[in-house]
Amino acid sequence: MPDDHEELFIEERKEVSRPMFRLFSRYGRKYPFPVGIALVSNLISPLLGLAPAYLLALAIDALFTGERPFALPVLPAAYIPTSTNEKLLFIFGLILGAYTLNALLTWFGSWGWAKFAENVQHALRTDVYDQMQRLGMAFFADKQTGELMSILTSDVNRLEGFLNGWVGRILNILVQVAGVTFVMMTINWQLGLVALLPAPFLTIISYGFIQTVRPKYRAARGTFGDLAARLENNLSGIAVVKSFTTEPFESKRVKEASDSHMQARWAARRWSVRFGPGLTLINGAGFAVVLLVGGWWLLFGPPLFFSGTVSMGTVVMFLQYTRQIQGPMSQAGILLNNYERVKASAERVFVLMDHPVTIPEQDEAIDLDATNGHIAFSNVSFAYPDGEEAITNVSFTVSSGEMIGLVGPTGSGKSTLMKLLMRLYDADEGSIRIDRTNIRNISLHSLRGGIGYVGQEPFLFTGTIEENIAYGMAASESEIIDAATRANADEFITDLEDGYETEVGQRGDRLSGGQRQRIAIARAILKDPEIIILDEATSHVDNETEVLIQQSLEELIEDRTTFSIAHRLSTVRNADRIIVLEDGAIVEQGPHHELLANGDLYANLWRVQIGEIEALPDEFLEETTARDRA
Ligand SMILES: Nc1ncnc2c1ncn2[C@@H]1O[C@H](COP(=O)(O)OP(=O)(O)OP(=O)(O)O)[C@@H](O)[C@H]1O
Repeated sequence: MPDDHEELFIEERKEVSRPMFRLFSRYGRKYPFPVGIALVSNLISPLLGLAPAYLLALAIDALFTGERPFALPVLPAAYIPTSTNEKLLFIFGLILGAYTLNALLTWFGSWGWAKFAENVQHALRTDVYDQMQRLGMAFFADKQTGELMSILTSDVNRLEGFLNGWVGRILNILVQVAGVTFVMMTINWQLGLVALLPAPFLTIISYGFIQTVRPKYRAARGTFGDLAARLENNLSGIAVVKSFTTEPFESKRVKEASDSHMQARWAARRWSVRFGPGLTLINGAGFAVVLLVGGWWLLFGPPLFFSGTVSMGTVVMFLQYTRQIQGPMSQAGILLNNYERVKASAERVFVLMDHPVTIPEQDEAIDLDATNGHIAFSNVSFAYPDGEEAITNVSFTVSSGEMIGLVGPTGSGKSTLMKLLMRLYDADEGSIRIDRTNIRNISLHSLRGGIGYVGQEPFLFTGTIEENIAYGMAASESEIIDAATRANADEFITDLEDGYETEVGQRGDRLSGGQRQRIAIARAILKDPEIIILDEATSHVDNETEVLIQQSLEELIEDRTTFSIAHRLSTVRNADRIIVLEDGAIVEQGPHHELLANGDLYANLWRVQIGEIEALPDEFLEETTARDRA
């Protein structure tokens, strides 16, 4: 199981109180039947496990050596047979019965925990995922996809493992050790102490062992990562290696990485190879000491400071119990150690569950059935969490159906402005209104449903082209084809061998950037929103494809209020109005020809695009250089 995300939420985890209790109280009560069955089985089964050794002792003392009468606690004498052969058969029946019942209980116990754990795993995974989806973009901005994935996979799996194995095993061990201790202390506390002596050491040693080797194995995984990265890098760049004849240099680097990995693994391995024999030695010594003390006692009377009498059956029973608790006691150390990791997993899960939803939806939020696309920004300011102000006091209004070009140097806040409109972030000050309703009072579903977004890198989900166009919408085949046709995509789709059934992956395998973009446009056409945001929608395609995309975009934006973010000013030249941003504030706005005539920032940006670098004023070049440095 990967440990890479162990550092995730390390600070926030401290705020989570009693995660294991919460895990059980939240999910345990949802599945009372399997949990109840498992608990009852775990309590009874280890007690039944005590019976065979006890009955064996009875057989030895009452039947073989005749040291004591044939009697069993709780069982009335009337039930006990009288003849010796019947007594032997009786013991045989009881032992067989105990094992059979124990097997049944173990089955129920395993079933109960497995059923509970599988259900909780499923519920946890879907709950955590649903919660993640509700979190604002700020949450995702500083996290790696892999880290979040690891919570949904590693942490959830670890909790499943805990519920499935840990609780049952710990209960089993506790009851078994308590039962063995009770029986031995009642029958002969002195020999009992001898038999129990190694038990705590087994737990301590196994606990210490895991504590010692775990960081060593983690380090070994780290060095393996380095080695794998080096190998992957060298094989991908093999052409460069050959052309620079750096084979000896690379061989040396691979050897060094492999050597570090070997050393790191050996540091862990040498502990592992000692652990098993160490435990065997303690177990064996414990067993031998019980035999020595018990045997001496039987043959020559109580040794050393011991007193009283002991029967042969008792010695055999204690030897049996010594063996019986050795395994569980050494397991206990490992289980206790695992608890810390499981708790960390539960904490990470609850950090996520407790994470405040930063884009809250008001209880009385209204649904915007169909907007007419009138938008007003009033004195809007915004800073990213831990960032400088990205938008400063921005105000403008857009009429229904208007096409607005958003331009400005890189980092001037164009995308941020649109994220605020979609409520991916909430403005810190000021208000944004659609059809005179503050977007904070509009349900997120209808707000975002009314906006179509076509970005720079169209994201296609794993599935067919058809599914990607109809993404999340119930659309008929003819509606999908119609949208694709209007997006200039139908032709290339039908040319594909599987047509609309063609499978595309996350990276849109087999489709060019321009084709993927047209699928994204078809998706937006099908969604039929009143407001469209185009975020550099043609930035990654060649000029020829751009013409095709422009045509499909015109189809998309017709009669809709549109924002088009553009670096290539030619794409917004025909906009009704161009808003020019600089450092998060509006510095100019108006149609293309007016802004050109103004001779300010837009005019300079335009000169850059048409290649009139000499005509640019010095201040503009200085500012551009300063921005580039920043
Ligand atoms: N998630 C974020 N967290 C913190 N700061 C951010 C984040 N996204 C953007 N910024 C910062 O906010 C400012 C505005 O960025 P924005 O992406 O809106 O600019 P832009 O005009 O769209 O730029 P570009 O043309 O390069 O896409 C920049 O200074 C940027 O570094």
